[in-house]
Amino acid sequence: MALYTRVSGSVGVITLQNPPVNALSAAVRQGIVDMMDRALSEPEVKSVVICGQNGKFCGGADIKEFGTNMSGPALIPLIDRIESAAKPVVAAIEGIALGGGLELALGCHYRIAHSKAKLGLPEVSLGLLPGAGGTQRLPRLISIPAALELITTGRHVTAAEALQLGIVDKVTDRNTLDEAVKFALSVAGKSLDLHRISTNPCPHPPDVDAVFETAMQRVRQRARGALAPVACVQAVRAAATLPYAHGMERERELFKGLFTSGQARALQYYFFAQRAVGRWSTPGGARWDTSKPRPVRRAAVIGLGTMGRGITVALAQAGLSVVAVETNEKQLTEAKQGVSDMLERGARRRGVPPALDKVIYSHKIQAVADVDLVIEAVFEDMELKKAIFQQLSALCKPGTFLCTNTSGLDIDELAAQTQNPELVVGMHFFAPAHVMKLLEVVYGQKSSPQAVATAMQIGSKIGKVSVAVGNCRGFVGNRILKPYLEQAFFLLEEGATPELVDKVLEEFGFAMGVFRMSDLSGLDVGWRVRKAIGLVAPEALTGPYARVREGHRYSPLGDLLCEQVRFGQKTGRGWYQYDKPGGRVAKPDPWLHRFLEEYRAQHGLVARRIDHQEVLDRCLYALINEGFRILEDGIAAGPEDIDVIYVLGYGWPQHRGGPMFYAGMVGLNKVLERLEHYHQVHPDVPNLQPCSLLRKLVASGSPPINKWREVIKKPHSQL
Ligand SMILES: CC/C=C\CC(=O)SCCNC(=O)CCNC(=O)[C@H](O)C(C)(C)COP(=O)(O)OP(=O)(O)OC[C@H]1O[C@@H](n2cnc3c(N)ncnc32)[C@H](O)[C@@H]1OP(=O)(O)O
Repeated sequence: MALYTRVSGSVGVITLQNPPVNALSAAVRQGIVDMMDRALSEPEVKSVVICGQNGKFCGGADIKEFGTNMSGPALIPLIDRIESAAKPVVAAIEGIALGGGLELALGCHYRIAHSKAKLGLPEVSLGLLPGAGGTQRLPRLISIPAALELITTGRHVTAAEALQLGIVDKVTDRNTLDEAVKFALSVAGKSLDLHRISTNPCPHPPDVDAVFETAMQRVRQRARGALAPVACVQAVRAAATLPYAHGMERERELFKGLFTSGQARALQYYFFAQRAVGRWSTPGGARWDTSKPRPVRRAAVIGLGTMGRGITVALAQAGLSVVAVETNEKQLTEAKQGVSDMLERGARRRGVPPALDKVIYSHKIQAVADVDLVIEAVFEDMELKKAIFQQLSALCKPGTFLCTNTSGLDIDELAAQTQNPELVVGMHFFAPAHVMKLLEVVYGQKSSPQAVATAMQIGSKIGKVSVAVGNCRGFVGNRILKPYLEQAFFLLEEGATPELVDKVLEEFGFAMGVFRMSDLSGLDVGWRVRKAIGLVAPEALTGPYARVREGHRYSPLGDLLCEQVRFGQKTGRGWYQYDKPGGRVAKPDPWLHRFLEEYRAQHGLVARRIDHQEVLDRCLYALINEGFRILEDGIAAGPEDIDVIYVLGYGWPQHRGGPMFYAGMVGLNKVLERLEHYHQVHPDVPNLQPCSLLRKLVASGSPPINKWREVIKKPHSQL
């Protein structure tokens, strides 16, 4: 909807009304058309202002309308109508002008923004391009290189940067509407010729071809198979080379191709999934809307290794006071320097003073006595963690929440060490903890709704996307990772190389293949966990049991590499070789290829040719199958939780929505059929046995992903 009022006698004000972000729904578009007609037809009205209600100009097209039978007036002629109006039209931008919202503002003759407003064309992150003239008007207004950067990244800019770039004409700290009305009065009757952006030529840099070539190379490198960034470059190129009307045709053609693509569906699903995870619930009945968090003013971090330092920085940057505890004096000295450096670097980047005074360091655990919440981030060793939880329970003031950053140990076992297990939750950060957006909040059997709600709230306060998950080995992310890694190892045993497996996964869109990722994070991490749970054989076994654990197939390849101190990048050798310890560039290692050949010979394995499809099927379907088990076990409340965790924490390509969404796209029938096939070929790999939820979903007619929860909740199998 849009509201029309007349102010100061001669200014028609059109207010977009569609909470929460004034998205351009059919009703809003119709409202703009009607109210523009009215303003233009009233002789007393000399100029027009367009604004949005509740301090938000416009969040763009209504994403919920995509994929439906879109009705109502189209956006492009609506914006053209505004631009061609004979009376000046001023956009009064408060809060946000994003996507179609900014394109609407670009159709206006002038733009006034509040100093706190954010502007941008983020369509690329929804698998689209700015398809309402944005790719044609923005380069004409701010130059090709600047428009290319904004459109291909989807970055939001501040009002100050928008002014500098020339997107807005004025920035104000005062009431934006009042300022826009004043401005509208001052420009009434003046020529609009220079202010109709589409009629202006597109300024060319001298090296225009090189600019586009570089932009195309950059997006192809970054996009990892995503279509939208490439189409964005092509559309801006049309602005540079074609007259406006033809440029618009090209924009429309490229937009159409994207709009119906699977990638756009995946990215739009992912947009809503990121928001859905905030509406968490637990099998015990705790919910986001009924569980009240407790305020946390002071927090403590125990253990200042890499994770503890990152967590300290994340908390301090969000304005929380942090007591940072490290009992090892040398480590404490290094941590002080490390944390201060990170805080200073972050502050420089954000243009704010560093939050150095937010952190107090101590080598005594007693320093945590007065805090509201503790995050333990010591070494992944259950006995050590148990001892710390016993101490914390005795030391902390009543009601202090006790959290652990374990990446997979049993939360209930830790809670059992304390007098108040209801105060214990997991807060599983991902490295580097001050950068990575994901936080798994792990509730145990006894965690109170308030403890979960508080950890979730801290997560959003420090800028994380927090996902509430149940307690099991590895929680969601690392539990799903295990069968994926396992398949990759089995593929090596059967004839593949790390290079082949990584190439296939990187072509699929993963930021890094499984072996390069393993080299980066360190092979020793998993080795230590496997040793702790008794999977690593005491000495190199050669007999039939070398590749069997608890009756199932097991690959000791990772353990054997660790025995050779091949821990990955840190030792300069792992699945690949590096020029030095700490080196970053992975090179194929002839030693490893020989080692694999000898290993196969030793175990009577005959290498075979493995094609790309098999690599993809086995790695991804094993992972997806575990995802269905997680849903079945109630460890994740819905597929969105798994997808958000996997995209944000494990490099799953966003344009494929996440593993569960991908399963739906491929077709649940097909996933089931392939798993059945591979399980038949590898009966000693239980992870390949299709889980009963997958069978149940297929038996229920493979409903769309937004209906899965209904099937999960049904108590009786439909088989
Ligand atoms: C011809 C085609 C022309 C144009 C194409 C487009 O315009 S595509 C749309 C481009 N716009 C965007 O990509 C903006 C997307 N929204 C955001 O980035 C954020 O929501 C925003 C606006 C910065 C606000 O962030 P905030 O953190 O304050 O709130 P939150 O994200 O939780 O959103 C609140 C609820 O609003 C819903 N919502 C937001 N934007 C849209 C939208 N464009 N259409 C429909 N709904 C939108 C969002 O889903 C939240 O609702 P919820 O029920 O909680 O999921």
